[in-house]
Amino acid sequence: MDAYDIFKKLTKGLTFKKKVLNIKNEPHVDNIQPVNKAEEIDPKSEEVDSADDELSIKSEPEDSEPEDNDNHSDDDLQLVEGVKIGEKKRKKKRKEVTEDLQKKLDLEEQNRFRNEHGIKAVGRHVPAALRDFTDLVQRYNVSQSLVDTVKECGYEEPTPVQRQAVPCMLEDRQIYACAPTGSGKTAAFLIPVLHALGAPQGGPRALVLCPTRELAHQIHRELLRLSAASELRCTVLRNLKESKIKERETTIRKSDIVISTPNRLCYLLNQDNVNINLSKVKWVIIDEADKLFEGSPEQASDFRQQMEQVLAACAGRQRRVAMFSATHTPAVARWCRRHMRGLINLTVGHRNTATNLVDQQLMFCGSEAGKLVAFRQLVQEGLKPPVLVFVQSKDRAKQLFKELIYDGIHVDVIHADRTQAQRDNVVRSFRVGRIWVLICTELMGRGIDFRGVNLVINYDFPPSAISYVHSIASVLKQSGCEVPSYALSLPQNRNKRKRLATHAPRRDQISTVLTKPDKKKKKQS
Ligand SMILES: Nc1ncnc2c1ncn2[C@@H]1O[C@H](COP(=O)(O)OP(=O)(O)OP(=O)(O)O)[C@@H](O)[C@H]1O
Repeated sequence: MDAYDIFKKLTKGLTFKKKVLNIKNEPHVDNIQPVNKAEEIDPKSEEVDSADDELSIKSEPEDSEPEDNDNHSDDDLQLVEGVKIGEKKRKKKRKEVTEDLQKKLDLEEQNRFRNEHGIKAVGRHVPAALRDFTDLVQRYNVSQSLVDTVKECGYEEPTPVQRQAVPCMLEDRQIYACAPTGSGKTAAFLIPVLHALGAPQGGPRALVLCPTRELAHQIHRELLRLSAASELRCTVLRNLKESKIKERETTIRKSDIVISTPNRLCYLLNQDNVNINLSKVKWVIIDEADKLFEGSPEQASDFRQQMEQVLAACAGRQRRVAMFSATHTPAVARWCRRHMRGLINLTVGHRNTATNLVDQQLMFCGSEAGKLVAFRQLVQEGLKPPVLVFVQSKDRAKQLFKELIYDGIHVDVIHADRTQAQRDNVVRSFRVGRIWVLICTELMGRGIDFRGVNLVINYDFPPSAISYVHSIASVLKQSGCEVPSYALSLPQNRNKRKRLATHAPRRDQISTVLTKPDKKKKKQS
């Protein structure tokens, strides 16, 4: 019996740990780097020492083989599995890198597309801009009939504000969108609202608030066109005579979309005998938001209170707000930040710049009286109607009208003191060309879609423009117009600028009847 047989007898029924067996059987043990304990083993020392350390004694059936094949196959499996895990990880990592790269490329492409269309969007996870109206069907399941109606309105391509505002609203994101006058803001909010409401349910689910009745009617006209294929009921909140209140209440209770000025809506909500449920309202749209927030501090604060009341009434969880405006104002931006979660700010073109499709000129008139002289001169040189003239207040609108009525030009005026029927009549006559020159206050005329107007005269420089005359000059410059040097050399007075931003300047009367010059007023004109 040799040493091997003795060892075999002694160790009968015992098994060696796999690692030890491996080491023993492994001719190049010292080359195995990653094996933990193997690194500590002195290859010159006797295997038995190592075996002592590594032996695990467990009882085995008598006939068991000292080398357990199963153990080997386990080892292999582990090895194979190890490789598999590594590969999986690598594949996952590779996939992640590819996805990241694709995301970055997509984002870059989206930004390039936005830049191309003058769109700036700031906010978290801004949805991609629309390439085409047909995108709406694929991306948002918008009904084909709505898309067809949009096309039937003659809208082949979305305008820039529509490209970005529509997908945002379709993803239920609250937005503050600023885009120039005439850039298609109305359809930008009506398309997603029409999609969101779907079929009629009875009871308001969307509110559109805007500063004037004229604008409300204009939005309504656009809404009727775009909702031609739907059964939704839309209404403009009309005058609220005592005798009509109950009738209005009934109409609103049956309507899906209500368009109103904030004043009227709040007046109706505040009536004791009126019960209107706005809890199902999904969208509150504020059009011409800048106009609603500006004005005297009292007006602005009235509007804020009205907004609070409206939002409190539209208390449903799903309620969203979208603001649309031609200019970007800090007051609106602040309100949005405070009241609109997950806000996306959209700007089309440069903020507060004039459109470069319009030629603009500054005309230096010297004094208040000089403006009338300059105006008459323009008429003598031959005005090409239709002409819109903006003045600062209804009193000044009346004064200018009184001056021009006998000048042989077909002129009329709209201001808050005229009845609704009178205003509608005047706007209609202006549209069909019976009136050549229409005088209006900025608030009245703002937002009304007067197509084909040939000339707009800002008879009274808008107060906000006076206060920022330097920026106005740069606005003109940016839109490629000539800027007279005096406009650039006007002194900047911070206090005056601040005051003018909230208070319209006092001006002399518009009149050719001579009055005593008032030094203080003259300075301001
Ligand atoms: N995608 C479009 N393609 C062609 N025309 C359009 C498109 N969208 C809107 N319009 C038309 O452009 C005109 C101006 O649109 P809209 O009155 O909505 O502009 P707006 O941005 O609201 O202007 P404002 O600031 O004066 O209210 C309208 O006559 C409207 O029918």
